[in-house]
Amino acid sequence: MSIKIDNLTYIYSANTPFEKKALDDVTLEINDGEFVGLIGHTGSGKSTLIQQFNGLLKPTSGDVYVNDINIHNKQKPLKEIRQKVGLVFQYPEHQLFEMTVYKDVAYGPTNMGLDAKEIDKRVKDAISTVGLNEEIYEKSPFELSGGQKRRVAIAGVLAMEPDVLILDEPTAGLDPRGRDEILDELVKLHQELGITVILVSHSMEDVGKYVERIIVMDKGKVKYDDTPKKVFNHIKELESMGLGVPQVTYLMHELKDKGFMVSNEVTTIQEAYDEILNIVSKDVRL
Ligand SMILES: Nc1ncnc2c1ncn2[C@@H]1O[C@H](COP(=O)(O)OP(=O)(O)OP(=O)(O)O)[C@@H](O)[C@H]1O
Repeated sequence: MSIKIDNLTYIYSANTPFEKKALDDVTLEINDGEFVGLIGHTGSGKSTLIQQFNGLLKPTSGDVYVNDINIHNKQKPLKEIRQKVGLVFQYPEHQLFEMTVYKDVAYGPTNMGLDAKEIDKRVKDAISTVGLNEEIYEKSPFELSGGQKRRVAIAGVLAMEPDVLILDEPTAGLDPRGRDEILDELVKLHQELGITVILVSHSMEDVGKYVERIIVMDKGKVKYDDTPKKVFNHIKELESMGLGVPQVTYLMHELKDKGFMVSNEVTTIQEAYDEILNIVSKDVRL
């Protein structure tokens, strides 16, 4: 499923003294099956943009196409688009409200009018996809750990079988282990189910490790849209936007400045670590 945003501007409280342009003539396309990071300093427009992807907000001007259908032209009900483009808000566990985990995950598919057998299958599949098991079905969401709650909330969106999954800061407030576990689950989801994943974050460190493409937002505009490696080359500009680059990228640049042979083939953070190990092992003798 592809999403296209065409010359989109969004103004909050338009024509009032409080009006605020949150998106300024944004054009971009998310292709089917991509794993994309959406990065930007606080207030850069990320949350506003992702709410355009599934029609939760209507553009002040410009268009949104999902699979080439203009979603505001009423050819397709927005409800259907929202099931296909699943949005996991920041701290989604705040929206858990049923008595049991099973009922919470079943909420979305039940609202879709599916039969009981299909709902049961989807709930069980979704819970297992996020790395939890049947022991959790009858637990109250309120007795779970932070990481478990987050997984249950993601399962609730997955049970609607979206083609695109958008997550707004999915690791916020989790400890490093919880953070890595959630990100690893997302990579699995993307690889095994072929779901398009859009990961919203402040952290280049988190996102750079996992995604194939990074879109950097700044003051309501798309500043960069490229592979992590190419985006990380703009160290100074990213710093001036209040964003850093992964530590390993600084190290690579310093090694290059000091005359070490650094391969131009390095594209991922893992490759950068391997390259540094390679350089160090050649140059340091005990
Ligand atoms: N409901 C609203 N009413 C008025 N202005 C808003 C509203 N929501 C957001 N804004 C403003 O729009 C701009 C973009 O906000 P947005 O929440 O999209 O940014 P963000 O990059 O997601 O920030 P964060 O990382 O803090 O979530 C900001 O200047 C913000 O103050």
